[in-house]
Amino acid sequence: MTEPHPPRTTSKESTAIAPYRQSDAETDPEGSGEDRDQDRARAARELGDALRALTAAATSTEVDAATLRKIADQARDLTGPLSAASRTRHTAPSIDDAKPGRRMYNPAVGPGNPIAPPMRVEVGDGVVVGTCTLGLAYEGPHSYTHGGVSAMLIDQILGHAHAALGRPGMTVALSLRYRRPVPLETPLRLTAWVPEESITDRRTGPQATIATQDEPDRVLVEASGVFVVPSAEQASRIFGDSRLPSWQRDRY
Ligand SMILES: CCCCCCCC(=O)SCCNC(=O)CCNC(=O)[C@H](O)C(C)(C)COP(=O)(O)OP(=O)(O)OC[C@H]1O[C@@H](n2cnc3c(N)ncnc32)[C@H](O)[C@@H]1OP(=O)(O)O
Repeated sequence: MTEPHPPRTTSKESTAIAPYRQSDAETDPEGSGEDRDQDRARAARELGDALRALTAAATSTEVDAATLRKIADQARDLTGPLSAASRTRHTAPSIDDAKPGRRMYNPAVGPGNPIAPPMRVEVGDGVVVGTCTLGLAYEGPHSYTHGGVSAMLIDQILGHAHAALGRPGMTVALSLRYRRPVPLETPLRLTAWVPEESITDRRTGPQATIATQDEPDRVLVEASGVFVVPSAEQASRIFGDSRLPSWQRDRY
């Protein structure tokens, strides 16, 4: 693996994949402008926050069995009203449909998804930075992050680095080296970039690191990926013509 530090600058002009501006909605899935579904999006985020807090409490609690069972009963009662109107895997969330690029329920960055930390992503000039703090729900070794959770966050940040150069793509290869354990309850900083020489018409080879925000140069995890923009035929085969919102169909 090459030196795990991002370049200071990256020339996007000479890349083969056409430059495109990653919308605010992609880096801030809640979005900020006028939106016919703004209130529902805010409510989805409130529910995500509440369920994250519940999950954090449920994975750190030491209360007795009777209390656990009482809470389990109450939690089961919450499912019915939510299931009154649901989507399947073949339909995009209506909240996402209302704002191009929004992924409210993405498991890494979606504020409406209780299993998402959620990681906050900012796209800079040649470097993409993700920030989050992981609680006990993400524990692998005691007091440290599960390796699969690190891989998920890495996959996401690599995907943003790829998308910042052109069209969103899919991961076809992912390689990680876990150099040091990633601490829980500690602000983290993920950094991703795309080396110029790894860029072709459809493919990039982005790299990323995880560090703490206090020690951004002390690499805990380093990774590289290969991202491919599916051809129109591949996108149609994978997603089907009617399953994607129009903004997403148009970009593959
Ligand atoms: C902003 C949003 C961020 C989101 C980040 C999250 C990203 C994800 O998690 S995506 C989900 C996980 N990934 C997947 O499910 C993808 C599954 N794979 C597939 O469906 C297919 O591999 C697919 C359609 C992407 C590509 O089709 P496939 O037939 O494999 O590739 P093909 O079209 O022949 O080749 C495409 C290019 O990729 C290259 N390639 C394919 N596999 C690899 C690999 N393992 N390593 C290196 N290069 C590869 C090929 O060499 C080719 O390069 P080039 O065009 O330069 O010759």
